[in-house]
Amino acid sequence: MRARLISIGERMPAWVAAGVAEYSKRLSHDLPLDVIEIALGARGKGRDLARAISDEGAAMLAAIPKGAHVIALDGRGSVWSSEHLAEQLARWRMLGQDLVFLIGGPDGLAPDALARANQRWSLGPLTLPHPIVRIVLAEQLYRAVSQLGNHPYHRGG
Ligand SMILES: C[S@@+](CC[C@H](N)C(=O)[O-])C[C@H]1O[C@@H](n2cnc3c(N)ncnc32)[C@H](O)[C@@H]1O
Repeated sequence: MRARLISIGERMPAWVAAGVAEYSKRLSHDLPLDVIEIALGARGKGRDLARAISDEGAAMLAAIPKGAHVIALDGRGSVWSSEHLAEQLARWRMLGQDLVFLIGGPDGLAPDALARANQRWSLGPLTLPHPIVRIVLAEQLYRAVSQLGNHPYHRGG
């Protein structure tokens, strides 16, 4: 099983790229993680914001491999503890489908992208900037993989 992180916004600051790369490297054996960056839809004076969001959604949908199990990162989704995430990961492994995680841009995920999601996952009530969500997601996946493999990285809260 592979995982793909599809996120709005290109050319992240070096510290974001380094954080995601660190956890991707640690995940490479158990859950290889590809990162796909989608260009931010054009915003600004005279631009239609709904159009920008729907363009982002269309590009996201095009980047989802056929048959993937899709999880949208969404503040209105279900909140999972790290232990619950490890249980989710064990269930996802049983599905035998590749995983796709969607992270929206400054205006959130497009309705079409949310509609494609099989599950919605909230990291809690705080609204987090999307670059930080990338790092938290990669770290929590590594924590879940470690927990399932009885690796000492996860010691519980
Ligand atoms: C700056 S937030 C967008 C906020 C937007 N106003 C909204 O209501 O979705 C950018 C993206 O980061 C992710 N995100 C931010 N905070 C989150 C949280 N607490 N839980 C899950 N995902 C979150 C979501 O994918 C969101 O689309």
